[in-house]
Amino acid sequence: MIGPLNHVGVAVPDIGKAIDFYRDVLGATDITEPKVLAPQGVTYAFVTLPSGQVELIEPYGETSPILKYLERNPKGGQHHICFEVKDIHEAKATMEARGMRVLNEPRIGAHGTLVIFLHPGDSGGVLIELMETPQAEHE
Ligand SMILES: CC[C@H](C(=O)O)C(=O)SCCNC(=O)CCNC(=O)[C@H](O)C(C)(C)COP(=O)(O)OP(=O)(O)OC[C@H]1O[C@@H](n2cnc3c(N)ncnc32)[C@H](O)[C@@H]1OP(=O)(O)O
Ligand SMILES: [Co+2]
Repeated sequence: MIGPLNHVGVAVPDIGKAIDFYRDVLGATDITEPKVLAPQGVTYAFVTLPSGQVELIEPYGETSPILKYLERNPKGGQHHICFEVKDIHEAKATMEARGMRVLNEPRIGAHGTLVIFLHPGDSGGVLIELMETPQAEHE
């Protein structure tokens, strides 16, 4: 069911400093400007590499789902991994049928397609995001 590993999510307390690190220390050259995704409570930026992306995420707003994570990990850390699926609704039904707690109804993620998250308690302690492959890549 899962397709390509689309991105590794990294929670950061300061997305500007994180971008500086990826650019100036690690030499990444393809980094987007930070963008707010208010409904998901994050400011995000993508570091695009030949093999995939690192998604830098900083909390946005008082109810951001990553606030508690950063309270536990003030320096930030590896937060989630995201796999692509062909059909998010089918994936959600399959995950539920297999006993996974799906944390949300499909909603628009940073790549503009529908995403869901699985409870890390059911997936070996790793927060997994499933995102529908962008249409253009289906054709
Ligand atoms: C969608 C935009 C963008 C994109 O790619 O398109 C993103 O990816 S944004 C990513 C941010 N959004 C989310 O993470 C949404 C889903 N996350 C959640 O609903 C919560 O973060 C949740 C439920 C996973 C954890 O919430 P919270 O930390 O408030 O709850 P607890 O403190 O009670 O934690 C419960 C349990 O889970 C463990 N935990 C929490 N976060 C993580 C994590 N990132 N990776 C692994 N495990 C995690 C936590 O330690 C607790 O474990 P326990 O054994 O019960 O103590
Ligand atoms: Co993500």
